[in-house]
Parts: sequence; structure tokens; C-alpha cells
Amino acid sequence: MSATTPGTPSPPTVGALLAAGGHSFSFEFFPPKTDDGERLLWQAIRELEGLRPTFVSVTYGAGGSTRDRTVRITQRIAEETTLLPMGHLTCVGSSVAELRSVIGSYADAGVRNVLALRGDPPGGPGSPWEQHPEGLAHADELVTLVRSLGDFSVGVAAFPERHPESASLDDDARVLLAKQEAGAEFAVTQMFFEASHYFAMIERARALGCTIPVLPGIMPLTNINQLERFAILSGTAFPDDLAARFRAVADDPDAVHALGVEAASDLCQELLDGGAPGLHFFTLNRSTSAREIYTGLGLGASASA
Ligand SMILES: NC(=O)C1=CN([C@@H]2O[C@H](COP(=O)(O)OP(=O)(O)OC[C@H]3O[C@@H](n4cnc5c(N)ncnc54)[C@H](O)[C@@H]3O)[C@@H](O)[C@H]2O)C=CC1
Ligand SMILES: Nc1nc(=O)c2c([nH]1)NC[C@@H]1CN(c3ccc(C(=O)N[C@@H](CCC(=O)O)C(=O)O)cc3)CN21
Repeated sequence: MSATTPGTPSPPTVGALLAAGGHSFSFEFFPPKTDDGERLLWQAIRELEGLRPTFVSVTYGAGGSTRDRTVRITQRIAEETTLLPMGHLTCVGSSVAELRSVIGSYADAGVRNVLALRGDPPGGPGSPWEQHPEGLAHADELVTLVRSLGDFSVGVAAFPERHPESASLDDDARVLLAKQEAGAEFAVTQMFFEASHYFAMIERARALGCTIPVLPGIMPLTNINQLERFAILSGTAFPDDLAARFRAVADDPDAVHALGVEAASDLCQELLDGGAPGLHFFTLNRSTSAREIYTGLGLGASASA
């Protein structure tokens, strides 16, 4: 049954849950391309459901290529699970009319939480950004659009180590403030591997008047091939000392996995101890690492409030 069914109370929004305080824990998935991938996704969702995360999110692929799948998966999460879904949305390759239509689909699907992003350039991270001729240039404009179209709780991206196209870390702080002023209620960060980057970013943002909660995005490294891939996605190098520790056990997949869980757990603990409002895990549609970290940190289901 849809969350919008008359008589059924709407669940609280992500923004409201974060504003209520307590730690938030969330998991991010991507829309799979194959039937096998789809089975793995639902298996991971079911396995993580028992941890009672605050919310789960589904990414929006390059050029809107996953538009229908992202909406369909978030709708099914809303209708068939106990989880609160957030759908991602990007400006890439879409006119404003098309963006309005996707936002309408989210509303029809009972999805009220949206992560509003500009998104990666059509050629992938690192290539030049191309605005759609009838589209939007920056995420703050998308925040304004989503907020204007309904009762949505809107989140945005934040960058502890500088967005690859930004001139400076201070520019990123100003952009985050612009997103808040456009109506964003919370932010999720790009992946990073040293807590100091997160805390320094929070200080820069707070100094400008940014008050929204910023959830750290956690990417556990679970195989050695991800070292390079994550550097490309995040636009920053993986720290040398940590990379060396991974390379030393590169021939032993179990040891790489164990080290990945250990490194991510240490990072999570440092973030929570330092006052982060929660943790957002990029799961890559697998539940194992996230569950191991979650359990290792001693975060039972009771911590999800
Ligand atoms: N597809 C998905 O589901 C996801 C995509 N992403 C990402 O989306 C990222 C880009 O999106 P956002 O961070 O939302 O983009 P953004 O629009 O906030 O920033 C993109 C660039 O434009 C600049 N900028 C932003 N607003 C501006 C303004 N008003 N005036 C002048 N310059 C401005 C920023 O400094 C930055 O260099 C990608 O790099 C990637 O990390 C992140 C998470 C999930
Ligand atoms: N630059 C950038 N773009 C993003 O879309 C993005 C970020 N950063 N950082 C935060 C999260 C993490 N996201 C990710 C991270 C990894 C994969 C990934 O490994 N994808 C596989 C394809 C998987 C498949 O389709 O089967 C890949 O090989 O790229 C996808 C989205 C989405 N988000």
C-alpha cells in the first residue's frame, strides 16, 4: 500500500528525523542493470532492513539513464518494506520539464525525500560539465525546483576534500550554504577516508552560517580494484599509508575485506566521537561490510532513532 493512501499517516521525512536529534544511520544502493543484479539488491535490502536504518537511498544514474529504475525501486521500498526511501535526482541531460516530471513521479510513488544533485558530467567524473540547454546548471537550482513542487524533504551533496570542479574548499562551503538557503534540510558527503577532512569542512561551513546536519558518506573498501575507482569517483587520492596497507595484503581477498571493514569502522568511530550526526553507507548493493561495521560499532537496532 502506498504511503500516500488516504487514511494512512505519512511517515516522517528524513529532514524531520535528523532535526529530532539522535544518530541517523542510512544505506545507499544503486539501480542494477540485470536481473541477477536486481536479486542481489533486494537480498541486500532485506538483510539491512533488520538493522532498522533511519532511511535508505537509491542513486540516479548517468544522464538520467536509471530514471525509471530509480523511481520504481524507491516506490517498491516505500510500498513493500518498513524502510523510508530517499530518491536521488540529478540535473544531467534533463530539461526542467523532464525534471518536473520525475519529481512528480516521486510524489506519485509516495517518495517524499529527494537528494538533489547536479550530478557527474555526462563523460564521467573529471570530464567537462555540460548543462542541458533547457536544464539547470547547479544543484541549488534543483533544490529550489524540488521544494517548489511539493512537500519534499531535500538533501544535497557536500565535499570534504573539494569538489573536483571547485576552485577552493571555501567555495564548496559557500555552495553548501547556497543549497541550505535554497531549502536543503540536510547534506550527505562525498566519500573520504580521513575524519579530519570532514571536521574541517564542517567548521568552514558553520563559520559561514551553515546549520544543516551533514551526514558523512562512508565507502568501505572491500577489494583492491576499488582503490583506483574510488579515487576517480571522489576526485581525490586514497591516502598513501592506507593504500600501502591494502597493497600489502592484495593477494588475500579475505584480508583485504577485513582491513576494509577495520579501516571504515575506525573512521566511523572517530566521526561519531567527534559529533557527526550519523553515518551514510555506500553499500554497492551488498550488505556484508555495512553489517559488519554496524555490528562492530555496537550499533544495535535501538541506535537507529
Ligand atoms: N548520481 C548520484 O546519485 C550521485 C551523484 N553524486 C555527485 O554529484 C556531484 C555533483 O553534484 P553536486 O555536488 O550536487 O553539484 P553542485 O552543483 O553543488 O556543484 C557542482 C560544481 O558547481 C559549483 N557550483 C555549485 N553551485 C554553484 C553556484 N550557484 N554558482 C557557481 N558555482 C556553483 C560547485 O562549486 C562545484 O564545483 C558529482 O561530482 C558526484 O559526486 C553524488 C552522490 C550521488
Ligand atoms: N562522482 C561521484 N558520482 C556518484 O554518483 C557518487 C559519488 N561520486 N560518491 C557518492 C556516491 C557513490 N556512488 C557510487 C559508487 C560506486 C559505484 C559503482 O561502483 N558502480 C559500478 C557499477 C555497478 C553496476 O552497474 O553494476 C561501477 O563499476 O562503476 C556506483 C555509485 C554514487 N555516488
